[in-house]
Amino acid sequence: MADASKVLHISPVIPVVTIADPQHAVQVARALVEGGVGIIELTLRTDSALESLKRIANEVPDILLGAGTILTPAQAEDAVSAGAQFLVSPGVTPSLLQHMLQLDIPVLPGVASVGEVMAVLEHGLTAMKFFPAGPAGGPEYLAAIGAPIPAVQFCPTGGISLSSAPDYLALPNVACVGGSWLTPRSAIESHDWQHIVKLAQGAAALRLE
Ligand SMILES: O=C(O)C(=O)C[C@H](O)[C@H](O)COP(=O)(O)O
Repeated sequence: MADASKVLHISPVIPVVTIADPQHAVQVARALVEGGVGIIELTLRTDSALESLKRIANEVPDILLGAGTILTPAQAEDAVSAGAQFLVSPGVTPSLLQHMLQLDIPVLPGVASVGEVMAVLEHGLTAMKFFPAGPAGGPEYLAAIGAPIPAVQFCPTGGISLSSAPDYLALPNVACVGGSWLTPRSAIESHDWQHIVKLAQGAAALRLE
């Protein structure tokens, strides 16, 4: 149940979305769905993120709703209570991972080293977020990890764009990528939902493994 492998195959891109005003949350989620992206990772970087999660959970049932930036067990619990259907963390600690695994929803833990990959694998999880993908080594690093550890599927995130995504998606151990480029702050603040629809369409057209 905790393994997030299925989550990685919804869309070639998981949009990593930060929303400052919960009044925008539903429209952002609907624009992503309209553009063909049926998944969202909403970061817990703003004070009102839980309210945004609740609104999307209640009003956009056709999007798979994830909570990102999970740093503590309390945040993980709050996100699940608000309606999150999967959890994403930028990195892992033994206690955070242990706690998230008890919550009975898919968990996508962040890793950036071979030792971290092995530690998460010990818990039976084969789907992981590779973060921060660009600075941590990019496609070359993931290709190298794939040789000794082919069982793990990654969602690289951090520094990826529409133009660099194909380099990652071409790898056999990359199921999808994550990125914030689908929902620019300027588009959200100016209520330019059609721009988000177009960016989502571009992302959805990337090859899905
Ligand atoms: O907030 C989190 O939990 C994160 O892990 C960070 C995000 O995934 C990256 O900030 C997205 O990276 P960009 O696409 O380069 O903007």
